[in-house]
Amino acid sequence: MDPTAPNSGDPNGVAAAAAATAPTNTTVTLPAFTLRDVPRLPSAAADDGNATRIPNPISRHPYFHPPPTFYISDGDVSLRHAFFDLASSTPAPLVAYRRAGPRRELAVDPARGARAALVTCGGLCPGLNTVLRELVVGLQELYGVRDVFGVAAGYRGFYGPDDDHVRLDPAAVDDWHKKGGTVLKTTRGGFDLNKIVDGIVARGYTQVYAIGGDGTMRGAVAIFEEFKRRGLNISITGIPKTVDNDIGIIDRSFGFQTAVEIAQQAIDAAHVEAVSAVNGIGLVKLMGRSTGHIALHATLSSRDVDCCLIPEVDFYLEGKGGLFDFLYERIKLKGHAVVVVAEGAGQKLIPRTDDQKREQDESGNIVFLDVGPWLKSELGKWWKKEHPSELFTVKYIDPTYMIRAVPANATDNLYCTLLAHSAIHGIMAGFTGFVPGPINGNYSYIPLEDVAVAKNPVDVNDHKWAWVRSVTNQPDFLNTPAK
Ligand SMILES: Nc1ncnc2c1ncn2[C@@H]1O[C@H](COP(=O)(O)OP(=O)(O)OP(=O)(O)O)[C@@H](O)[C@H]1O
Ligand SMILES: O=P(O)(O)OC[C@H]1O[C@](O)(CO)[C@@H](O)[C@@H]1O
Ligand SMILES: [Mg+2]
Repeated sequence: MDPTAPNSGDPNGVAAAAAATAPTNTTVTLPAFTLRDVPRLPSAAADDGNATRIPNPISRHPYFHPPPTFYISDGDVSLRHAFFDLASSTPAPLVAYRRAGPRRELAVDPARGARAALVTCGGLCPGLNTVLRELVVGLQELYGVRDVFGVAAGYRGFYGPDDDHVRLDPAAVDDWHKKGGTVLKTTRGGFDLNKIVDGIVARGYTQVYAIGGDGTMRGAVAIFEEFKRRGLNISITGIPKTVDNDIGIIDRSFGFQTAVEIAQQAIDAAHVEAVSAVNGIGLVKLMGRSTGHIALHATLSSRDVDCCLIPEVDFYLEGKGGLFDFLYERIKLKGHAVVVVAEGAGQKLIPRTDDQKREQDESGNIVFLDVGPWLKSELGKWWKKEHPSELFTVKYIDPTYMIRAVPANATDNLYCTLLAHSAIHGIMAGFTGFVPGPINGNYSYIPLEDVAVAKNPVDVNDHKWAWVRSVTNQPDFLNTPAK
């Protein structure tokens, strides 16, 4: 199914024309939508009448009696886009996803043979341990799955020694939500598809919960495809994690808000340092390999920032309209300035050797040069050259790992819990190859293959970036840089 195929719900733009001219309170029919459904486990998809159907054990809970609205019906969907231009004669195709949540009937028997494997991959992110905790507790206490295992050190743990597979229960994970990092440990690289799937089969896992970023999602797609190729009745879900908030389709990723909150402390410190110096600049580097969401949100929350540099916007240093002239003018105006730079910003400007151009981490991600010290040094050299008789100080703060190594804040903790439970409910419903995540606040099931390729760059044409520009009054860097 092609989610981007034009739909035929309103080919003549009738609804659009009606909306454009209609008085208020007129009913307008939206175009038809496409349901991007998620795959089913073979045992759940059998159409010979033998598909597994088990009453949800939550209905037998001794204390909690689910009201009728508790269960999600087969027809429940959520729309990807929450707002529409009714005046448009070419309305964008609408896409819907299945709503996440518990089903009245399960397609997996949690009490017989269910064996879950949890794994964390990629970089750290606040809330990883909360997701793990809630998966364990939800699997055992909501559904009665007895065999739950943590797989150590990322995907490579699947083909690691027995010690890499640790049995988990609610008592073992009780306080994990209070810890930063991942108790299971994480790694990059080591993605050997056959060895991983062989390891999953050899240990009898029937459900895999892979928590990670875009790379982890691409790995999960490959594992899902291999399960299908081998005809295995094993389900897999990818739980999206990225402190950079660079995963598309979902509203935001867990841990992001916590990271923005911690980043405030660095910006506050940079501001104090800058204000307390003569002609002081506070420079803060924040995470954000290919997207500037952390820098952008930290800038908007702080209001002390004079310039926010993100990977999505090219900038230049010297000449009219450049960064350094702007900072000089700002210092003349206020006596100080604060700059926030995302780690992926300005990479094209930093000179690098051929070896550096080729450098990759174990997962194949390009290794970036450190924009913070480079910017500090270039700024210092420029000031000395252009304004040798004026005092000047740059204080550089790099809180990189501090903002992602902390435990999740309350909002992210709640989010992690809902994500983990959504993942379990989906697996129990017989879904596989899916990602749970909030879309316009509604938890939904999205095909893994869609999430694996969906990026989430900062939209520099939207209101949020315009707001940054109006808060900082920084240059747009559209002039031709001086040679
Ligand atoms: N295209 C791919 N196919 C299969 N596996 C992949 C692919 N890309 C990455 N992986 C594997 O997924 C795991 C995690 O990837 P990566 O280190 O890029 O982190 P990530 O999940 O993107 O998280 P982060 O947001 O921290 O970068 C690694 O084991 C890596 O080998
Ligand atoms: O040093 P590590 O663990 O490879 O992670 C660094 C990367 O991980 C991220 O936090 C998430 O992708 C990036 O912002 C950063 O470039
Ligand atoms: Mg990644």
